[in-house]
Amino acid sequence: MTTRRQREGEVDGVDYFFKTREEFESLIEQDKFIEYAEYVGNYYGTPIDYVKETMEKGYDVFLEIEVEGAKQVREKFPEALFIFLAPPDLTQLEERLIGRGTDSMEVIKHRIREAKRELNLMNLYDYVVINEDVQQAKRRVQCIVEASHMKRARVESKLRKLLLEVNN
Ligand SMILES: Nc1nc2c(ncn2[C@@H]2O[C@H](COP(=O)(O)OP(=O)(O)O)[C@@H](O)[C@H]2O)c(=O)[nH]1
Ligand SMILES: Nc1ncnc2c1ncn2[C@@H]1O[C@H](COP(=O)(O)OP(=O)(O)O)[C@@H](O)[C@H]1O
Repeated sequence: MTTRRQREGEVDGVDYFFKTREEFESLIEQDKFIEYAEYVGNYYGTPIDYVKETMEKGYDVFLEIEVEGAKQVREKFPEALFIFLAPPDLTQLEERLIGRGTDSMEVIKHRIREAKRELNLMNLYDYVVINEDVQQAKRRVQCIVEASHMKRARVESKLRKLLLEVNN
């Protein structure tokens, strides 16, 4: 959910739920977010209900969020998996943001300042994927998520019956 202006081609309810600042602040007061943060002048937040419903269906829920929000998620869900997506370098990040053609030079500068701040907070994350090539980055994220499904604690909880048999 965000108060950012909807970009051309973005679909409300798909890319984001687009809200006014008033609507967003009212949802904050009603405690409707797992996390929220202000990023480059706009609110961004993850609605609790949407995440709960998706998890109950058995899906992995991905939050593609900035660092302040990630810190809040870590407080609430320490068992979650945190992957830091890093740009190959700041020049490429700037070129990509300019190439996207959606932001003013002022906003792009602000986003680069934020990126520098976030790079200094990488130590809060479990994994880092350098985003050189999109397909390669996608494969790496998939590998990390797949491996996380095989963490001992997660597998043990599925093997309860077998482990009971072993000990009887
Ligand atoms: N905390 C938080 N950050 C978010 C959320 N959604 C998106 N963001 C982050 O906000 C930043 C800006 O997002 P956006 O304006 O869509 O830019 P884009 O990612 O460059 O297309 C990015 O770092 C997103 O990861 C959210 O629900 N919560
Ligand atoms: N690996 C990549 N190769 C080329 N362009 C990319 C790559 N990753 C992202 N981009 C482009 O860079 C721009 C900003 O990417 P995005 O991930 O939205 O950045 P941020 O979340 O830091 O604002 C977008 O236009 C996106 O298509």
